[in-house]
Amino acid sequence: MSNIMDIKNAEFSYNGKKSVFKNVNLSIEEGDVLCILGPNGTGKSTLIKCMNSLLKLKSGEILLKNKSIYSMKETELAKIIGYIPQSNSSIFAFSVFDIVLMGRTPHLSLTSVPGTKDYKIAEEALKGLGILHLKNKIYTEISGGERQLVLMARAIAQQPEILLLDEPTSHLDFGNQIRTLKVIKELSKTGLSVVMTSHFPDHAFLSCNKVAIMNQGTIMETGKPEIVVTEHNMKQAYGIDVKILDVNEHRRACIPMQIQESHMNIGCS
Ligand SMILES: Nc1ncnc2c1ncn2[C@@H]1O[C@H](COP(=O)(O)OP(=O)(O)OP(=O)(O)O)[C@@H](O)[C@H]1O
Repeated sequence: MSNIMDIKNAEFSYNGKKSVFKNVNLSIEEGDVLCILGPNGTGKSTLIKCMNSLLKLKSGEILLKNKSIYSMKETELAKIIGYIPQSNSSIFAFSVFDIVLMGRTPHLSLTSVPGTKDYKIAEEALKGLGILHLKNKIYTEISGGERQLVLMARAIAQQPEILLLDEPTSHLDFGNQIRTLKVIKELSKTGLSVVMTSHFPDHAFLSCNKVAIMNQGTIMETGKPEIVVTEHNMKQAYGIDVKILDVNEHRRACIPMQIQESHMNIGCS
């Protein structure tokens, strides 16, 4: 397997302030699904934005197919990297189909318009996520969860080699969360690499082959979900007690333990 992305000794700070993270080292191979876990504000979204060259590292490097991302043009990056940010609001009242078709832009020349092949790919992406029925709706008139699925369809239609997903399931209902994780896993079997952030350690068991826990300004641990998502590490990262259970031979789960009454001191005397 070859590495699609290598992050070496990465350090980042906003406007020269205290570093958000440093000493970050990660390698993403073809077909990897890497889940970045970690408490609020530890820099998961910032790291994803650095991987996409939206933010520039203070030091260290990010290589995309052995080439520094800073030496690559935006159009070149757009052919390889797909990105879905955390916020999915939009002021543009395009149809859902047009939004998904926009995913094809990096593959079109400046003068060309989408053709039959592009239309087919966009339709297949909507179908794959079970949202073909939204095709003619106006993007600004659909729900937050539906928008998240539409942006996922757009990223799939883009046919990138690596997909960066910042909390891809945050607005989705229980069923759509699991279906989206399944789509991610299926896509990885075609060779697509995925980096996603999540607030649910269980998502790592459901769809990922690698996990990185970000905590206190660096990567606390990285490796296979079975090795990294442990009761000890979850307590370290999130400060809560969880149980790791083998539901059956294919399914390991991470569930929080019951909330102790003594933890529920919310000021009611
Ligand atoms: N534009 C910005 N300017 C200055 N500081 C920022 C900016 N964006 C984020 N930060 C700070 O950088 C740190 C990391 O933020 P980031 O959004 O990357 O964390 P996160 O792990 O993705 O958090 P969450 O899980 O809550 O989404 C936080 O302390 C945050 O306040």
